[in-house]
Amino acid sequence: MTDTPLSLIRNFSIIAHIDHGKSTLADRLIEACGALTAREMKGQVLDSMELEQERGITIKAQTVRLTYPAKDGNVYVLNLMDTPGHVDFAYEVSRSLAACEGSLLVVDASQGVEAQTLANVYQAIDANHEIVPVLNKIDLPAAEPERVRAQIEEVVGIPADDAVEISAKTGLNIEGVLEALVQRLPAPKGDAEAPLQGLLVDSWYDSYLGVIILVRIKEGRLKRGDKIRMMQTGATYHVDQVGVFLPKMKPVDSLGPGEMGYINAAIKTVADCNVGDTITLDNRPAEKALPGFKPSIPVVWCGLFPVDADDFDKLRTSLGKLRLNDASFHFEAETSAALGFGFRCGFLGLLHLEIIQERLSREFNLDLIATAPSVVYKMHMNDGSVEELHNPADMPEISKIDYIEEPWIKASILVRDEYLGSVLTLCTERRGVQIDLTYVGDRAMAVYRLPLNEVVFDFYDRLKSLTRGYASFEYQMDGYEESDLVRISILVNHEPVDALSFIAHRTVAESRGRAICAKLKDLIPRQLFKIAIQASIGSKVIARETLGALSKDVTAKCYGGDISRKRKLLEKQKEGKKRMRQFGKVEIPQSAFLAALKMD
Ligand SMILES: Nc1nc2c(ncn2[C@@H]2O[C@H](COP(=O)(O)OP(=O)(O)OP(=O)(O)O)[C@@H](O)[C@H]2O)c(=O)[nH]1
Repeated sequence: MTDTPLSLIRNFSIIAHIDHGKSTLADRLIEACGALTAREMKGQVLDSMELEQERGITIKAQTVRLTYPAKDGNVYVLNLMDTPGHVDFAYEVSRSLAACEGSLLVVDASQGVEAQTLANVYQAIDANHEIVPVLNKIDLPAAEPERVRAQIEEVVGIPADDAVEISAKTGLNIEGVLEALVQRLPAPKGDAEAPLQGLLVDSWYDSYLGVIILVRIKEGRLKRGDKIRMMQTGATYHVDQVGVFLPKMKPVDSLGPGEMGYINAAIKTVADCNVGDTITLDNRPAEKALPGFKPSIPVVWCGLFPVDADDFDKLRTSLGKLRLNDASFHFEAETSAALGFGFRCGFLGLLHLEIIQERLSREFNLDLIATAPSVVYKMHMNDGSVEELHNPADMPEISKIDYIEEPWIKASILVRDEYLGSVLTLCTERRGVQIDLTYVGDRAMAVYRLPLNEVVFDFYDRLKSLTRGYASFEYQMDGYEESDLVRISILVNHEPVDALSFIAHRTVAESRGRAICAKLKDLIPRQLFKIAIQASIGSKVIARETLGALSKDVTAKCYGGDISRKRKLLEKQKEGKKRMRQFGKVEIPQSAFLAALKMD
């Protein structure tokens, strides 16, 4: 099976807007090619992560090898790369695309083209893909294949005459998709005799096998027992196993050009497996590395601290494993006066941040405190140097800073006309600048420039609630600009709580400071003394709340009562304390940190 002629191989990915049916179609293709029995098709096989299934979104790119006996009498090998649809994972989309020659563009025939459809299809065009449009959900009464076909031609700008009409749900015309794949996508190119060039597409940690690498062979052949070399890092390994995903792992003797599969090589060092690196043979290396992927640049950072300080090492190991599984995620050690030892972590966006946090708590059983998400600012210092600021707590003295720049994004929001007014208001409130406003059928496409800082907190949530979930939002980074930014510190009982400090535009500093103080007043339990909760810029207090004192001792009412009851009460109080953080004389519950930072 490893000696499939190149002309009989097709490598493809499926791109689509969220919920247009990509995973359902992938399942149908797997089923139609007999890779799994119906009983094995438990739910959607490509969305294997527990979290993913719960949220119904695809996080990690995965691959599966299918065998398809086509109408022309040949048996084809079809390698399917699953790609995530959400904007936060655009980087994973681009690396999946680099491993394939073509894409199926799935569009929900009852919804039409969405913002994310466009973003993904442009990436596929950039990757020189042949694109086959697929109109899904034509079983729905609301499906309008003709209208959507015209829309694809008009908006996306690719021919859609021969778009394949299907229902992934009922299985209608799945064969049409398979035939289109073999007839319309180009076969991969490559020379089995050339020096090995394999693209490291992905790598992750398997608890039985250790590090697994997903590779796309471009030139040459890779066999079990070979000594491979990573061209970027120079690290070498003996290959214990090569294999393919059917989608279960199946060892094979070798992988040739055009093929996709996995390598297991007892790799210990996570840092040696850079996604985008070229794998070659140690004794006959390729002259040049393959073009890699654009490095992923985290745009949102936040601090993660273990609730229990003893979990610090466990947190470090868990982050290391996640990083292997997700090259777009970054972390570095950090210390906070308020929260102790932890890590500053970089994410591609807010959803990415949320998912990593949830995975840490579920898969690694870690109890964490997260600080407010922050973007990366550029500090132009008086001495001419430029410093990147990932953490508001590290902001240098204001007298040393010449000026500060903040990142901007260009966002496209596609929304039904009736919600347009509220969306425009939201964008204006967030310092947005309108660039364009056009119509795509019955929906408006608003293009705005926005400071990323205004988007990281709760923009998605606000957008969703304003439009009842009917808006689609897509953005790309759009450079840095000078801005009048200040750091707001939060003081509890006159002690600064570094984990709560944040950076905002001067015009909104006061109202945000006031909102946080008011929230903290409700979140911090009363103590035996009065507590001032303040927001300040430098030494200037811009907002203040006072939390009244608690007069009674909790055990007071037990006086004269039985001693064991009193002890129980004290024990209970101690339990509660474990989940508190001490700031000077004041204890702040862990739950207060995130809650205080969520804007309303
Ligand atoms: N009626 C109908 N529903 C479909 C069809 N295909 C998919 N669906 C439904 O549409 C919803 C989304 O399908 P998914 O396959 O999870 O969509 P996806 O594009 O993979 O979504 P992400 O993984 O979140 O990007 C599910 O509830 C499917 O059951 C179809 O052909 N007809």
